Amino acid sequence: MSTVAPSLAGWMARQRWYATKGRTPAIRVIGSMETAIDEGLVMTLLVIDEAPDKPVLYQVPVVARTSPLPGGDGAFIGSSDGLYLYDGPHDPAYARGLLNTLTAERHVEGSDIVADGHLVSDPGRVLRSKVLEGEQSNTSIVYDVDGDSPKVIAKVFRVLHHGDNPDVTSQAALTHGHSARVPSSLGFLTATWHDPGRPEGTAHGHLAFAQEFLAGSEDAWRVALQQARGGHDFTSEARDLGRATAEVHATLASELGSVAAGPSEVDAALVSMRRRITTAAREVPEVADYESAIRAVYDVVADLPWPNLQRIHGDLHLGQALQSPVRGWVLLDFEGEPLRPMPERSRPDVPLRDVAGMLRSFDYVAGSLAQEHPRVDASAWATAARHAFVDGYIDVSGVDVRAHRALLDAFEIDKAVYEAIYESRNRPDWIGIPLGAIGRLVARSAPRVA
Ligand SMILES: Nc1ncnc2c1ncn2[C@@H]1O[C@H](COP(=O)(O)OP(=O)(O)O)[C@@H](O)[C@H]1O
Ligand SMILES: O=P(O)(O)O[C@H]1O[C@H](CO)[C@@H](O[C@H]2O[C@H](CO)[C@@H](O)[C@H](O)[C@H]2O)[C@H](O)[C@H]1O
Repeated sequence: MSTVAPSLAGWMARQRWYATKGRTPAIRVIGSMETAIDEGLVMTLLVIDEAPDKPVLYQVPVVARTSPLPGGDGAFIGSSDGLYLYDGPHDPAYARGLLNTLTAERHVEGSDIVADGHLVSDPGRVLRSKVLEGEQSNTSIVYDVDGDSPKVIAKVFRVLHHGDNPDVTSQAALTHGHSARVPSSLGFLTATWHDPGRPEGTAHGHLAFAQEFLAGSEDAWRVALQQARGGHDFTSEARDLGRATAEVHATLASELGSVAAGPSEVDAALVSMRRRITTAAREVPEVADYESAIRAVYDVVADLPWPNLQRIHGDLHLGQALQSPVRGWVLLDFEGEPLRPMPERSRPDVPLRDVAGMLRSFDYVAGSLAQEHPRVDASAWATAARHAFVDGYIDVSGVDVRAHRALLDAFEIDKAVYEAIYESRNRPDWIGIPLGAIGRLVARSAPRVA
């Protein structure tokens, strides 16, 4: 497997999931699980990239074939020792093996890695698989299943971390709580790998998970963009989305509990918000101009009453909601913010943070339309959607969101600061959207600070 590494580096740098865009990867394979098949070898490689200041660990499934994979040109990585290497998720041999391992209580021992599959509910027999195209931080494979069983989707986490991935644990809790607002979990794969940087010498985390695929669903970001572009009212949909969000919060609280926001909880939340503004001011010069005003907003909310903390979505935006023809709004991708350290992502947090995330997303709809057509002004559309979302949330949760206005604004500022970092690293052309929001939100908070 070490002979595979040279072919991987250049290819990894071009993948959507490669975390430090613009760098040349300096990679080393630190673990692997291998299964021989008639046509070659299916490998799950753990690859560390030491090019960034903080090394990043990736999961890279590769199938090494003795002859080319028919129709596999788009997934071709390169050649090594006369073998043809393919991106695993696109290769039926890997895709089928993944779902089998994941939904069987199977224990797999590899080199410097052991993995365990955990079955939640039998997905049925796989007929075909296909990688889901589109903007994704991870890689998802959609499976057609025998008989009347619904399709299945398995998500392969690309960047690996020690610790539970809330995408798996939150969705499992919601499935356990019979929530109709998320796809049902079917199973997941955990692993322990060699990690000399940790006191125990090993790390433990999630590699992949499978859930019901909601066929015929539409992504809320696309739906909202289309409606705003056509000047169509979105308030009814936004209100329902607010209700769905409140339902998810209620199930998460009943399944995983909630805690009062004492001084240490408030302090921990503010430490991470202040850390974020420090990073943003360093990386994005335009944010530095607002740094002291933002810090003043955080100082004010430190002394206000905070609502209870609980498990939340953690990175809620329109791209994380699907409109299902059968279920209505369904939320996805509970992995939390990709730029936040994994241990923080499962920490109890204030549900208002998710409300703030979705409010930012309505602003993004207006912002991205303005970028597309500078004369289009969808700001009134966004304001109406924001109000309707909050109304729907209040209807179901009973939480008087507006009574926490200062805190909500602070969370919106924090989210916009996160977005400024995210955009400057990934989509510099979009940076104006969060920067505009920071300016408006800071101005709105100013009277409370004075
Ligand atoms: N259970 C599902 N049913 C239908 N489509 C899904 C499902 N899960 C994910 N998708 C589709 O895949 C996209 C990416 O999923 P997401 O969980 O956000 O992945 P990532 O963590 O890689 O960003 C979603 O926007 C949606 O279009
Ligand atoms: O990859 P994820 O879906 O986990 O989330 C990351 O990428 C998102 C962009 O794809 C980013 O969201 C930002 O852009 C959206 C429009 O593309 C917008 O709807 C969101 O409100 C905005 O935050 C998200 O922040 C980031 O974590």
